[in-house]
Amino acid sequence: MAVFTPVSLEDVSQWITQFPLGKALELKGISSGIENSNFFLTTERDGQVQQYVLTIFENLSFEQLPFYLNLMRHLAERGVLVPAPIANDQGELVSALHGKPAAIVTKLEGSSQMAPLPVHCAAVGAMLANMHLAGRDFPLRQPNLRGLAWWHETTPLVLPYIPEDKAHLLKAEVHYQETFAACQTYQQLQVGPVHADLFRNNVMFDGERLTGFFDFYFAGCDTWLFDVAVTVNDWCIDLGTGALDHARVRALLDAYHAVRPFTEAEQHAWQAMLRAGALRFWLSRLYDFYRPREAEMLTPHDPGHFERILRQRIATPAPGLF
Ligand SMILES: Nc1ncnc2c1ncn2[C@@H]1O[C@H](COP(=O)(O)OP(=O)(O)OP(=O)(O)O)[C@@H](O)[C@H]1O
Ligand SMILES: N[C@@H](CCO)C(=O)O
Repeated sequence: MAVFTPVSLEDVSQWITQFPLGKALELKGISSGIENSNFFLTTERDGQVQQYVLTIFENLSFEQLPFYLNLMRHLAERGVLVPAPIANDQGELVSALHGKPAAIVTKLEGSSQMAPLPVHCAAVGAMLANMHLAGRDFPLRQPNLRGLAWWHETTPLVLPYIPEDKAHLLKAEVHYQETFAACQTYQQLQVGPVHADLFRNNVMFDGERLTGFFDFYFAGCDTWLFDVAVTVNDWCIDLGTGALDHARVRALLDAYHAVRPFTEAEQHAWQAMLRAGALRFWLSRLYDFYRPREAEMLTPHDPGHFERILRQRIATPAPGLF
């Protein structure tokens, strides 16, 4: 159950008067999710019933949230299918509820596609490219807070907990990625706002129609290729082994390339970036597993899954970008 901050319909009825949404009819806690308290909120205005998602942020601060919420608004205004945040009568997208930052966003139709076919991967690839292009003129800057600097400072915190062979792989890979990030090819990669966590459970589908990307709370400015790598490492693999399914990889990459053509530098950086995408989640899962923060992690994700993916990416070259 992922409602850490209980909220009643009565609380919300009062709070919602600052938004142009009419009155609150129903509030239902959402059980999935491990970071925040989420609710489906039904409202009625001028006889129109609408559904929204109310999120109370358990870890992010009032200062951090404008980047994510303004990015979602920016993308939504440019036709990218993402939840649109609703501003209150002061024009603010974040507002305190029970002393914590909270926001209301539009509800996406559909449900997660947890067994994707090439057709779903193609839709994700095309929308991801559209999202990168639409983010080019987003004025706010925030680095990917789970990027290289975080890997560097987090690695020593997990090393004492893991056996020698894993520790060796982790240290070697962080070193490899630091060298890679300093190389000329890396410096030529296109950078902009990226989702950085576009897993199967953060995309909605209605049949084969993609209805939206959500959960932007790991977004930041990083290379577009990192976003592609993170996405391929989840959407295009056999979950048991971590091996890439070439039909799904091809579908995702070709659809992306058709909207925003990959560059030569990206082609050269691709194999290393797939490793970076695997390292990022291996490390965050190790960190959450061995150093759980209170009331945050219900069931920690399995770090071994991304260790397998990393070993796969090192051992077996992936299909090229184009
Ligand atoms: N805008 C939205 N439209 C429709 N459903 C949503 C929306 N936002 C969240 N949800 C639903 O709420 C669930 C939990 O949301 P989310 O994944 O963002 O949780 P979280 O705790 O913030 O993050 P995490 O994925 O890291 O556990 C989603 O699986 C989805 O079913
Ligand atoms: N997608 C992350 C969870 C945080 O959103 C993971 O699978 O480790």
